[in-house]
Amino acid sequence: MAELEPVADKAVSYFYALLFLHHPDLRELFPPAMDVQRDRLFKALLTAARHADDAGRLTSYLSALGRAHRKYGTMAGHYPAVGEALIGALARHAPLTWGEATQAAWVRVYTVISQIMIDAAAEDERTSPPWWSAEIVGHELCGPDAAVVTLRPDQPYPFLAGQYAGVETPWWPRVWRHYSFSSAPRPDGLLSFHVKAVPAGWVSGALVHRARPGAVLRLGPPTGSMIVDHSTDNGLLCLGGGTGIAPIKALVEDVAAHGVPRPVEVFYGARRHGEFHVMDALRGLEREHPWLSVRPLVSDGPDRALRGQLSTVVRAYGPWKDCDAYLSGPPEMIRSGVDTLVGVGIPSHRIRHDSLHELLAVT
Ligand SMILES: NC(=O)C1=CN([C@@H]2O[C@H](COP(=O)(O)OP(=O)(O)OC[C@H]3O[C@@H](n4cnc5c(N)ncnc54)[C@H](O)[C@@H]3O)[C@@H](O)[C@H]2O)C=CC1
Repeated sequence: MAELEPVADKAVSYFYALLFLHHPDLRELFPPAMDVQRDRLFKALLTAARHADDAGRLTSYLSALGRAHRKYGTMAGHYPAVGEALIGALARHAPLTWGEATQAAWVRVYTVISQIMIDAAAEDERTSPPWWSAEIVGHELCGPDAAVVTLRPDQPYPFLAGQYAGVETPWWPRVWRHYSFSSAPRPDGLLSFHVKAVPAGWVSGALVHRARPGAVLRLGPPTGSMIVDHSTDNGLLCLGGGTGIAPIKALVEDVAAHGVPRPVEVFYGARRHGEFHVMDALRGLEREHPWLSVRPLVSDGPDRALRGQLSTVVRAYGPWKDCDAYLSGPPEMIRSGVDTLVGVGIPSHRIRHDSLHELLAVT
């Protein structure tokens, strides 16, 4: 991997060239533009390699990946073709380390990787569809570039507050992006996402500016482990930046629904005062539940609310060391937030956030 990393782009391009040359029928499973896809493949390989000696984590990572691939139309029979192209690309782009033994090791590793993914997909097939169709039943603009999109899935969609899902729109077929649910599961079965249109973001732009009630999206299975641990009554420290507040609001609703009061402190960062899109909902929850406290933080420009970057401000409060911590927002906020929280004494196994690799592909 060390030899490949500096030439990852070339190796991944070569991998797809080999794959589509020998199996042109597989091209239609992939999006028209391959930029994000290319990045994802290498990140997935890196993650698998990093956990190679930790069978538990490797299996749970690859099983989730195998289940998630069902929505792309991936079949067990596709894996050998991918394996051949992968070995071909590695052999060409890691000439210094490549040899008979390395090749044998990679064949062995790829066989294990693909078998775990195939088995998880087969197991999942017994209980879940590969994707859910979901009709847009509500579309509310909040500001010039953000919207709350409410969906009615065509069949029950079991998920937990704090999770996210892949979303495909009719406007960009085969382009999937991840969004966190902005509410805990509701009795009426509706789901909602809080989406911000980011520059050059195909899916987010379409969801904010083109989507209207009546349009039908596809949803992948619920994913993510940023969920409330109901086995303890530890307090919760939640940091939400921008639209990253969506799953935090869902977590608060989950604590409220569970009915066991425990302190929940939410720090909600936005660049400007007008960008606190879910503040009304959080203030409503705060009025109902004395265990909840929400602090807005404006990071840019003059304002009367608390100012500054989330992680810096959090340090000024506390103590937090006995809390379970949840972070959701821009990857940089998560990185610096984790450092801060570890610094104030919260053990890292009690700090939860979504995978930064997945977040970086949220456009
Ligand atoms: N599950 C998750 O973790 C979710 C993450 N997101 C991510 O959240 C981001 C939301 O984008 P916007 O609304 O445009 O947010 P933004 O870029 O406007 O930032 C919102 C706030 O986050 C904090 N922040 C930003 N950069 C920071 C840094 N370097 N260090 C410390 N704090 C920082 C500041 O308080 C800022 O006001 C996207 O990157 C999206 O991918 C969105 C939804 C769910």
